[in-house]
Amino acid sequence: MRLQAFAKINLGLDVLGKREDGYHEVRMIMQTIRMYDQLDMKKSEEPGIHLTTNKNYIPVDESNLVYRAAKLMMDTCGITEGVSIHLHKVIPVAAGMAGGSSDAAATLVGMNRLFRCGLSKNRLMELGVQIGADVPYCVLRGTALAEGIGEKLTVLPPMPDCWILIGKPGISVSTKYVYTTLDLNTDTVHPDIDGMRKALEDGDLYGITDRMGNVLQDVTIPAYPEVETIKERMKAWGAVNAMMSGSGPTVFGIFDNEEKAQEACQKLRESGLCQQVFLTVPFNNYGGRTADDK
Ligand SMILES: C[C@@](CO)(OP(=O)(O)O)[C@H](O)COP(=O)(O)OP(=O)(O)OC[C@H]1O[C@@H](n2ccc(N)nc2=O)[C@H](O)[C@@H]1O
Ligand SMILES: Nc1ncnc2c1ncn2[C@@H]1O[C@H](COP(=O)(O)OP(=O)(O)O)[C@@H](O)[C@H]1O
Repeated sequence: MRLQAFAKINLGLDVLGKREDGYHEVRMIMQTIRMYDQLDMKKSEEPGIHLTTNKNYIPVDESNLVYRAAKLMMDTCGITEGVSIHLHKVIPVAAGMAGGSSDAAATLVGMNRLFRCGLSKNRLMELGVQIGADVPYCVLRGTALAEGIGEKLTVLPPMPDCWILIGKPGISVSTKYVYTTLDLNTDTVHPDIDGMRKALEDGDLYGITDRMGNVLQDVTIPAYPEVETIKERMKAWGAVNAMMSGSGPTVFGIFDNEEKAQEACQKLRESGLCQQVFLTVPFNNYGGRTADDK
């Protein structure tokens, strides 16, 4: 069984406050993009979880979110047979693109199908939050408002057609570090999440791009000024707007014209500012349903 685990960007990311358990209350507009890791999954003769990947720096033990998701499904559904999973990574790692969370979400969906567990999508999303705050959204996919710690989801109308330039500088950022360093104060500029939601409902691309904002930039950009440089370059090369995704350091630029996006992609590659550069488009759900829905 082959599964695609798509990356996400945060079109808007607001943090409202800190909870007693250390997690933060967020309001985010999430968007899946057509960039994905691939998982090949099959039952194995030997019991247990057998994980391999194409990248030697990705762990294959219980610290891999794929392993944890497979184990959670085995425990929840009483699966006693073994499973072999090969993870082909494409999504940049520790990049703010939910690569690991999406791999975990795909594993939940895949295990459910392979072992005929019969769990609903909502149940998989409930299980997913035990692995990470973004996992339920990665099961849902498409355009969504994420609240709570990211697990309370509202499906939104699909993002209007556009091109998305992705640039990941050669640094990795820990999500935990960014949240724990965040200092919410009177200078914090909170993005207009409700206005962005309205713009999505109106199918108004510029209404969306005008409202792009991410409070986590306040931590990541001072630590890694190259993030700001990449944003400025993308805008100078024709992006309608550009911003950091999640906790960073990946920057995405939104383009309303394919030719301009291709040219900017070329220039970004030549600039040497980024280790990884991709040009992609939104992956949209329609009425909250995707090809994977039961
Ligand atoms: C910032 C975001 C934006 O979409 O994405 P990434 O940059 O990771 O892609 C998410 O909120 C990341 O979600 P996720 O990466 O699933 O978080 P988890 O693994 O559950 O948590 C990692 C750490 O981040 C902090 N954390 C996470 C989510 C949240 N709402 N509040 C937090 O304070 C906690 O310190 C936690 O220990
Ligand atoms: N399947 C996975 N893919 C990538 N990283 C993983 C995976 N499972 C666990 N990790 C670990 O999680 C950390 C963050 O991974 P990732 O999900 O790529 O971050 P982000 O959510 O910021 O994009 C990495 O340092 C990596 O070692």
